[in-house]
Amino acid sequence: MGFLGFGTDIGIDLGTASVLVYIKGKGVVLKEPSVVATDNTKRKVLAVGEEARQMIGRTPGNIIATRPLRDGVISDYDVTERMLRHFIKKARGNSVSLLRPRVIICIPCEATEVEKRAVKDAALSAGAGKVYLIEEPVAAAIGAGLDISKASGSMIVDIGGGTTDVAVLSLGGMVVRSSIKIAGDKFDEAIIRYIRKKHNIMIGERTAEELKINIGTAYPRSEEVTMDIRGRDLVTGLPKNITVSSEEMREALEETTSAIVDCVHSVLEHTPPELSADIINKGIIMTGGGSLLYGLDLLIQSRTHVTTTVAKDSICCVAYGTGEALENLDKFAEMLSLIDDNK
Ligand SMILES: Nc1ncnc2c1ncn2[C@@H]1O[C@H](COP(=O)(O)OP(=O)(O)OP(=O)(O)O)[C@@H](O)[C@H]1O
Repeated sequence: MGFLGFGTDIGIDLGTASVLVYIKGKGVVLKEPSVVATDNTKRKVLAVGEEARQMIGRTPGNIIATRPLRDGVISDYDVTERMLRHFIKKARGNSVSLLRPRVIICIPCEATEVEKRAVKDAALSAGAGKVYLIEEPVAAAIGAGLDISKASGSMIVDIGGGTTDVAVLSLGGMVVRSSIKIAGDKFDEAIIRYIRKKHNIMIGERTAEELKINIGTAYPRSEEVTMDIRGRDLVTGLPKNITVSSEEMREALEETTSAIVDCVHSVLEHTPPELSADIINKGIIMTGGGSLLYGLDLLIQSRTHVTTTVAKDSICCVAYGTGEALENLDKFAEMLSLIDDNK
């Protein structure tokens, strides 16, 4: 069956940290933080995406900038729906079609039925016609260019903002998988805790993320790098500048990065031997923004003894994979779950 939406079909990577929207025939048309600013007194949405992100930690009492998805799942249904509606509308621009678009949404691999339903309902009320769900590791693998339709094992470690999904795929399905709620956000929280404990300085989420991206380290660097940051001195209550080193970041992140390695390890332990052999040949592929943390690939490689590489354009792999599934719905039908009781 052909597409009825005439180019309006949409793929969405609904992430904890960012939302990427893919339009059939056009590619990724939108990539914005999953943040919504609302006026609490009037229950009104003031800004969505990048504009709202700028407001985090800087809002007066009545305005709150929230991330409606936490730990990879919808924590605020109402706000998620409004955010989806905003992004779908923005991505479609002026394209006029009376037909409601078919939408493929990517969800974490261990999402519960309740969570799946919440995502589906949000998309439907945001204007979708039919909603298909694709599991994140499957989309990530397709987006990273792996041919998962063959009888050969591939391992994907997708580290996003809220969740790390680890899966071994073969013949289009997941043979072994595990998902933990430890990813980019937990790295930031660990940095905040470390700086507070070690330097007696309170820093915000954005500063912590900047530290992580600029000098964050999971594996010793050959040359140490440093960064100057500003926070609030917990003793005097005044702003204070300090210099933080990459080695301090490694210490701060040790526990969280180890949890990810343990997860990879346990999936490998539960992998049937034939597929393990394939993985040793092909190596482990990392996707998602969290995989860009310096040295995380080296840490996984050193602990598992399996070659580990970060996929090209790792932040976009899930969106690309979702897009590819959208372009070839027939081919990928078996890997998608169609929510078939659409109203
Ligand atoms: N260069 C970088 N180094 C380290 N971390 C990074 C880098 N760039 C982005 N990140 C982190 O990647 C995370 C976002 O990744 P991504 O966009 O893949 O997540 P998501 O798909 O929104 O989340 P999830 O899959 O958990 O729902 C954030 O925590 C962000 O801070």
